[in-house]
Parts: sequence; structure tokens; C-alpha cells
Amino acid sequence: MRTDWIHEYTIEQLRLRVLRGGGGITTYFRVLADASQAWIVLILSGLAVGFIAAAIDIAGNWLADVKTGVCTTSFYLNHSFCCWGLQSTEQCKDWVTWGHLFNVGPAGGVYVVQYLIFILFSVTFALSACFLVLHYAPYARQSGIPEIKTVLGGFVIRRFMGGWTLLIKSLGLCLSVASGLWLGKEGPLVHVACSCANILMKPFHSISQNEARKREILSAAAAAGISVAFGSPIGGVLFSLEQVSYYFPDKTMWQSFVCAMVAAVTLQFMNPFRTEKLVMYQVIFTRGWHDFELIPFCVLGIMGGLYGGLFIKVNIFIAGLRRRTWVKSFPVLEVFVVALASALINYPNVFMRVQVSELVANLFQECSATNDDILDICQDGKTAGPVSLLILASVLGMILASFTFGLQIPAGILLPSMGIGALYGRAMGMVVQVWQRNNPTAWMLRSCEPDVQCITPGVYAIVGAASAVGGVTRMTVSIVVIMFELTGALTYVLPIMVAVLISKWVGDAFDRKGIYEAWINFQEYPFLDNREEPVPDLLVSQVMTRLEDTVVIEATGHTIASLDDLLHTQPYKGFPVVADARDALLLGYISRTELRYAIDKARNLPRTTECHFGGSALIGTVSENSLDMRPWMDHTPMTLPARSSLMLATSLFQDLGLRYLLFQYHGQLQGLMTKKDAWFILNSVKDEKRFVHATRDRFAGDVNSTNVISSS
Ligand SMILES: Nc1ncnc2c1ncn2[C@@H]1O[C@H](COP(=O)(O)OP(=O)(O)OP(=O)(O)O)[C@@H](O)[C@H]1O
Repeated sequence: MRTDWIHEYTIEQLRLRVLRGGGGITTYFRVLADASQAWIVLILSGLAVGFIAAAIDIAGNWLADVKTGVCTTSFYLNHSFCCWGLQSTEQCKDWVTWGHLFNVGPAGGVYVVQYLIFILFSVTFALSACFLVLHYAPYARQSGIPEIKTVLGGFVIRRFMGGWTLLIKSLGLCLSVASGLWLGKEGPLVHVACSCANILMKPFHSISQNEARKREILSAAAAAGISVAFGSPIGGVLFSLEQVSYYFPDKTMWQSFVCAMVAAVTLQFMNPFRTEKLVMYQVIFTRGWHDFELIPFCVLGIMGGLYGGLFIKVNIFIAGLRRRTWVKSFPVLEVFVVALASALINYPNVFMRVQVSELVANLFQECSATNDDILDICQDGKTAGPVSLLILASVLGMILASFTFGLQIPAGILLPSMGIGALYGRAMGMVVQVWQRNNPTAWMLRSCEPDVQCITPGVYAIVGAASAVGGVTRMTVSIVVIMFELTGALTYVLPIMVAVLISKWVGDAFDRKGIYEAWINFQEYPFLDNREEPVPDLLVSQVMTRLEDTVVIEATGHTIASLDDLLHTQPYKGFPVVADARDALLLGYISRTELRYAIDKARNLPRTTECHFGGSALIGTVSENSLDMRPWMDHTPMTLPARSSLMLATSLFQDLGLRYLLFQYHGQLQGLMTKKDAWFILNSVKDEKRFVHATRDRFAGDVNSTNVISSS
């Protein structure tokens, strides 16, 4: 089912007009109460998202640390809380690794036990997440952003944002994040946030029953998701605008801002890391950057674009393979194999053993006496080893992430991309640092002061991370702002902007679609992208459902029984109303829902009661006892001449969010077209490289997932 924005907003206008009619103090309070409903939902959603994000952080971190050891004083504490207050140089006696707990003797034995227990926990967590998803809420799988984009684009996916999905997604996220697979919780938090809003708006019928208003709230909730994911409320608003929302009026901007802010404040209040930071990888830099560094930053941008373009191709190729082969029937086995392989590969490499969030946090850090160097990347004179390990980790991370994104577990791609970018970025930073130290007198380095640290590899990690996320998602402004909010330094905005821009250009050279659009395409969701490539040069008359194939309703001559029959025999979402079938003079359009409602409302009348749909031609022909259907009709449906271009029709679908268009010539109906028709036509042209003048029936067999996006 699709949303007709114009129609929904018209209904809303009518509702408001009725509400405001009457005057007096009670009306005033009624209007006030009505207006505050949306804000109540937004604030409650923000609070809920903040709480859930904090709970996922706490539970996920504890589970992740359980892979390596246990806190002997209080088993429910993670490593950092168990060793709270100790300096990095002091030994934490309360935290005992499994190898030492089982007292297996020599160091080699400890390593093997640690390794085996790490694998055991990783695989168990991943399998548990997969089990939850498969058995309780299939929609909780993956990131959910492609589906949210489709929903916000005007389609309905039932049960996608229900209570079970929310619960399973939240529990599954704790487990999948803890499993150490190359995935993140950031994208899925957008789904969590939208589910919260969707559940909280249920008691407010004026919102939940109006598809357009519902989408405004969901757009705002999406901003709250990113706000808590990256500790970046403004980035969240921009993410919603740039990536997920289809319509983003000023009102939604303001609502998103409030929702994102409440969520961030709640998370800050919960303080899940006890560090006053909203997210683990929030950093503060003390140094600036130098002009000559723009060259390596540009190179990082190119690398981000290459990574993004390649990642999308490989990931979609693997997804296609999964769909075409026997693997599709064994999702649990697939998760088992990927989790096992990830754990086996992750443990020996220190950069991969830690959680991706911890990895990113450490790679972003400046080297200083106060910062822990758990990854061993701040040792002077030790560069070749860490740099090779960093590069190896980024390549392996990319391979593992491309297998992981698409598994039947809750999994996002934003953080792994950040991790991969931070890995190659830090490697590049360390190389530039060594070069600068070895050539202090070089002309390019004249802005570096002698004996003062000139290069900050952490900045390269940040620029690398931004470029990788840009390459994968093709977002621009929101990434820059998210990174800016993460580092809190305006100084780095320029390098990040340059890298993100270049990475988008390079990525676009592969394909203009980001990872989410690629998945929408892969899943064949009926999403009409308003940034889509040019529409084929066709006339609507070549592709519309023609008058002779259209089921129309004549203004007179119907009874309640015949209309009921029509609804039972015809599956369409609506019917054009014409004066009479012969000259097809268009009078309006009645949707299936409204027709059903009108008939149900008249159930006390005899079934032989005449129904009329108006028109001046009828004056004098309508009997007194007949049922007037005019109030349920749309008297001014959007129409175009049948000789209009397909491009014009498509842009009306995209820009106005229409569900259907009628085509007429001098007031006579010629045919119709729905938004889904437009999507089918555009996709048939794109995928088959030729236009197939096909009706939807020809494609119906190929399109699996559109069945999921159900018709009501
Ligand atoms: N009254 C009608 N008579 C004949 N064909 C119609 C009529 N209304 C729509 N169609 C055509 O039938 C197909 C289904 O249209 P419908 O209005 O049921 O919804 P839709 O949004 O296109 O898709 P879906 O039913 O899959 O959700 C489209 O190809 C459309 O052009």
C-alpha cells in the first residue's frame, strides 16, 4: 500500500477544520491538546531511544568483554568498570582473563584457551542473535535503513516497526555487537528509534491513522537514532534529511531537532560509559593541521571512494550469491561460518580483536602521555610493524564486513566502515609522520616547527573514517557534521569536507547508488528515488493502463450490492468515476478504502439502494432514497494530458508524493498510472537496458519482495 501525501494532508486539513470550528475556550484547549500530541510522541520517543541506546551500550560492552575474561568481584561489570579508577600502568587484579582463571600453565596454553573461549563466545552470541531474528522478528535483521527509506518514500511494510521487532532488534544488537563480527549498531539504532516512535504514536489516532503525519514523526525519530549512535544530534537531523527522509518540510526539521536533542540529553544523563562522553569514540584534539597535509587527505578521499565502490559491488555480489545458491536455505549455518571465520581471524590481530567501537576510539586518539596506547601505535621508532598490521586489518575487515552485512542478524555498516577507514587513515598518518621526521628540512614541511610534533595520525584516522563512510553511503554534509560533533573541533572540518567530497566523486564513478540504495534495488523494494537517473523519453500514453483496461465507476446506475460486488471482484486500490462509460467524462476518483467505508456505513440501508456519484448531468435523475457517494470521492484528482512525458509524471509522483495519476484529453479519461507502475517501468528500463512495454503482470513473477510490501 502506498501513501498519497496530498490526499493524507487534505484529510488532515479537513480534520483540523472540524476541530477548530465552534470557537470558545473548549475548542481552544482541544486544538492545543491536538497540537501537543506530536510533541508528546517526539519527546517520549527521544527519551525511549536514549534509554535503549544506553542499555544496548552497557549490555553490549559487558557481553563483549565476557569474551576475554570476567570481573571476579562483580561478574556483571565489564572490564573498564571492573578496573575503574586504576591508572593504565597499574595492574587490575579484579579482572581475570579466562586463560588465567583456568590456570592452564605456560603462556602458550593461556593464549590457546583465550583464543578458544573467544571463538566460543563470539559464535554463541552471533548464533543467538540469528536465532532471535529468525524465530521472533525477521524484520529485525540487518540495518533496516533501506526499509525505512522505502517506508518514508510512501510505502507500507507491515510489522516492520512493531513491538516484537523493537525488542528483538535491541536484544539482537547487544548480542551481534558483542560477537565481534564486523558490524555496528549505529544504522540499526535508526530502526530502533523509528520503532519506538511508531509504537508510541499508536494511542494518538490523529497521527497514527494519517500516513503522512506518521512519516513526519518517523523522519524525526530517525534523527534521534543517529543522534544517540554518534552522539551527534545535528548530524542526526542532517542524516535524516540527506539519507532517509523522502519529504522533509521545515516542520520536520524542527521536530527532528527536538527529538534528536531529547535523545542525546537522555543518553548523556544515563552516561553509559561513565566518561561524560556520549559515545566511546568521542575525542578532543589539541593540534591543528598544515596545508601540505591536504595532499594525503585527498589521497584518503580517493581511498574512501575506492573502498565504498568496491565494498558495495562485493557485498551485493555476495548477497546475490546467497540468494541464488543453497546458502539461502541455511541462514544459521551461514552466520555460524562467518562468525567462526571472523573470530579466528580477529583474535590474532590486536586491531581486530577489540570491539570496532574501541578500535575507532583508539585510532582517533592523539598520542600523548595521558592516553592509553592499548593498540601499541604510539611507540616512536616502531612504524613498519603497526602500519602493516593496520593495512592488513583494514583489508581483512573489509572482506569480513562484506560477508557480514546481509546476514540474518541486526547489523549496520556505518561503524565497520568507520573502522576500516580509520585503520587505513591511521596507517597513512603514521607513514606521513615518519616521512616528516626523516625530512624535517623539506620545503613542503616548512610550516612544521622544529622539535614540536607536527603530524597527528589520529586526524588521518578521522579523515579516513569520514571518507570510508562517505564512499559507502554517499552522504556528504551529515558525515562532516557527525565527524565534527565527534571531534568537537571546527579545525578539521575542511580536511574532512575535502576527503568526503573526493570519496563521493570517486564512489559515484563506480555507481551513483550508495549501499542503502543498492540494497533497496537488490531487494526490489518499490522505492522511487527522487535522485534517480534520467527517466526514459516516453509518453505516458505508451505506458499507462488504458481506458479500455480500466475499471471505472459510472456516476449513476450502481446499487450498494453492485458496488460491494465490484470491491470483491476487483483488486484495485481505487476507481476513476466517469459520467458514463461511453464518453468517459471524468468526474473524480474514489479510493477502495473510502468506497468500503461508505458501503459499511450504509449497512442499515437495503442492498438495492441506488448510489450516485454526482455530476451536473445527474440533476433530476437521482431519487430521494439514493445514497450520495460524493462526500467520499476526490473531485479534483491530479490529472495530466495523456500526451505528457513519463518524466513529468514521474516527477509528480516523486515531488508531490502522489499515489496515482489520471490522464485525460478534453475532460475525457484516457487512462491511469500508479506510483508503483512508474517504479516498475523505471526498473525494467534500467535492469534490462531496453524498454519492455510490459504491464506489471509480466514482471509479477520476478518480484519477490514487493509481496512483502503488502497491499491492504
Ligand atoms: N480501476 C482500475 N482499473 C484497472 N486497472 C487499474 C485500476 N486502478 C489501478 N489499476 C492498475 O492496476 C495495477 C494495480 O494498481 P493498484 O491501484 O491496485 O495499486 P498499486 O499501487 O499499483 O499496487 P499494489 O496493488 O501492488 O499495491 C496498476 O498497474 C494500475 O495501473
